[in-house]
Amino acid sequence: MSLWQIIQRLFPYVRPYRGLVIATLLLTLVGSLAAQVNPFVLRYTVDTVQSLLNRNASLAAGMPMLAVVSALLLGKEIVNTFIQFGQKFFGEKIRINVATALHQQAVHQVLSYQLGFYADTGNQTGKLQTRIDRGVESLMKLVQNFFIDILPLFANAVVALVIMFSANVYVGLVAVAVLPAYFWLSYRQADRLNGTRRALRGLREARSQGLVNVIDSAVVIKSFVREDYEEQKQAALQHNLQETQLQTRKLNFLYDGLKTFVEQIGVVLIIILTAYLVLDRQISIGAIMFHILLFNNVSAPIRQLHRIYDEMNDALTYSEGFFDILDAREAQEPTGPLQPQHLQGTFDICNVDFTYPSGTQALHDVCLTIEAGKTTALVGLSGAGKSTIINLLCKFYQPDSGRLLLDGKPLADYDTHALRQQIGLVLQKNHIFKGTIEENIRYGVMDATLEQIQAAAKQAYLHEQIMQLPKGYQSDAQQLSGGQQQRIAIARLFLKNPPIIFLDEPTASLDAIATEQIKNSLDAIKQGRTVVIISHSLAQIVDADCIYVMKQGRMVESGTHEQLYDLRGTYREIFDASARSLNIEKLAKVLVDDGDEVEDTAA
Ligand SMILES: Nc1ncnc2c1ncn2[C@@H]1O[C@H](COP(=O)(O)OP(=O)(O)OP(=O)(O)O)[C@@H](O)[C@H]1O
Repeated sequence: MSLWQIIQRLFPYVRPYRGLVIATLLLTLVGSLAAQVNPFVLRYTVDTVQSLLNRNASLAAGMPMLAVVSALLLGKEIVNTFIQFGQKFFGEKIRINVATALHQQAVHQVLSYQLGFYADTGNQTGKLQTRIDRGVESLMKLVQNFFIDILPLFANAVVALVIMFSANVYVGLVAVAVLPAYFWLSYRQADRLNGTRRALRGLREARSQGLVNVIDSAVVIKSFVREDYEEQKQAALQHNLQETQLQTRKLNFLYDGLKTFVEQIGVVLIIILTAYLVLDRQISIGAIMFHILLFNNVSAPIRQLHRIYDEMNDALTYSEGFFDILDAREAQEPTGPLQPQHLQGTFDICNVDFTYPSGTQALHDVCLTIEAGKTTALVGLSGAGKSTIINLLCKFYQPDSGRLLLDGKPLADYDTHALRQQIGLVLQKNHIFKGTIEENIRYGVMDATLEQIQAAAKQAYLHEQIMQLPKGYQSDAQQLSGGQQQRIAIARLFLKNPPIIFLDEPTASLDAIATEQIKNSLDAIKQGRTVVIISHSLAQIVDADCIYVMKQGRMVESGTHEQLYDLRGTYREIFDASARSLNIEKLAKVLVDDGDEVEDTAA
């Protein structure tokens, strides 16, 4: 991405603040004129003092001159204070507002993308966040540099040069003659340091990330007694950082020294030339200081040039990744025109093939029908493709080929958001947002009353436990146990109350009592709704109206529990293995013995 392209991309974000931009430009102009006051005042002072001395005037004769000079310098400083404040404040205001707009635009875009976008290697959580943060940060450095550094400094330099030339062409030429060497040194400095700031930042991040990992993994580290190993890893990171830091400092000191040397040569040349011109009676003695101060204004921005150049390079590097996020139009979630009002909830899936963006083909020629108002169970070993079917039904992904119909109409034709309003999804591991229990349940219906939230929590058998917490519904939801968090997700489902429900291992992290309670609760909510349930627990699936059995991405059997059991195929294999893993025989014997004992006692 070129600088011009970046400016074009930033333009729409800066446009709303054009008033501020104009004000900043005006202040910059006034500021660059004010910056030249000192040379004029100094020349006037030296020349006046000189003429007073020549005339042998008394000290009192110099007083009016001192009053004028003091008033001028004081007045200039007062004006300068306001100008600098305005320039910095307006510049920052533009920067902060543009940064907010860019960030918000990135969030908006990212939220509108399909799940496949997040799975892309370049977009995984941490990387995406870094790309957005770095992109905005480097673009803002560019805006900040422009309004706070580049513009004022270069305006000063140009005005100072113009004044030098108009005062004396030869002195102006000497000032300009030194500049190429100065520019060249700055360019070399920036070139040799190119990317080191970036490398330094990367190393600093790696170091802090390493520390975060150590803290997060403290239990594992200690249990495996790997403290020394972790310490060495940190030491290696620290060593790399140290080396790069020292190298950077060394280069900076070297080039800064060389630039100061060249600058001083410029000053010396100007002193020699102006002294000669004074002796030749071409200019006044005050012009020596006048030109030296002006030359200082010319060289000041070049001193900053390597930093500006480096930051500009950063913007060129990072803005590309950032604008790629804003431009990933192909990742936008597809939607259709159909606004579902009263969904029956019959899904017809015909000859569906599906491949994840990573290249894994998860479904091969899958066909199944999910009947409205009934419970359909999906069974299969891990990785068989059960969750993938739910992903397709929620329109999180689109199939490669085949037909997906809902109530006889292509799923693709439905408005994606409106469709999802009608679907309740409970996963094996549900996300709990940072916030209170009340806020987390309210996610189901944002304007629900506390009474409705409590009713949902009661249905999810969570209310009693919440009430025992010191802060009740205001407790931090992320502090809850896995099983309690699962029930928050189920409470959200009760609150949302959708006609279609997808349950992907809904009781996986619950204890036996909670599993039974939730099963009863889910049995109640299932009535009259279309339910698809995935579960490795037999209890959850045996009473499903229809069970589909999947194996390695293919649908291999379907029917009721009894039909599939008698078929002696994959379902039977899974069923028998589950029964063995539960040690059903022994459990059954215990239950029978227990039953006998009860009967004996009763007898
Ligand atoms: N987001 C993803 N990106 C790439 N491949 C995926 C993704 N999710 C699942 N897969 C792959 O697709 C295949 C089917 O996975 P799926 O999650 O549908 O299986 P499952 O039957 O639900 O398994 P489990 O019972 O373990 O949840 C697996 O090979 C899996 O590795």
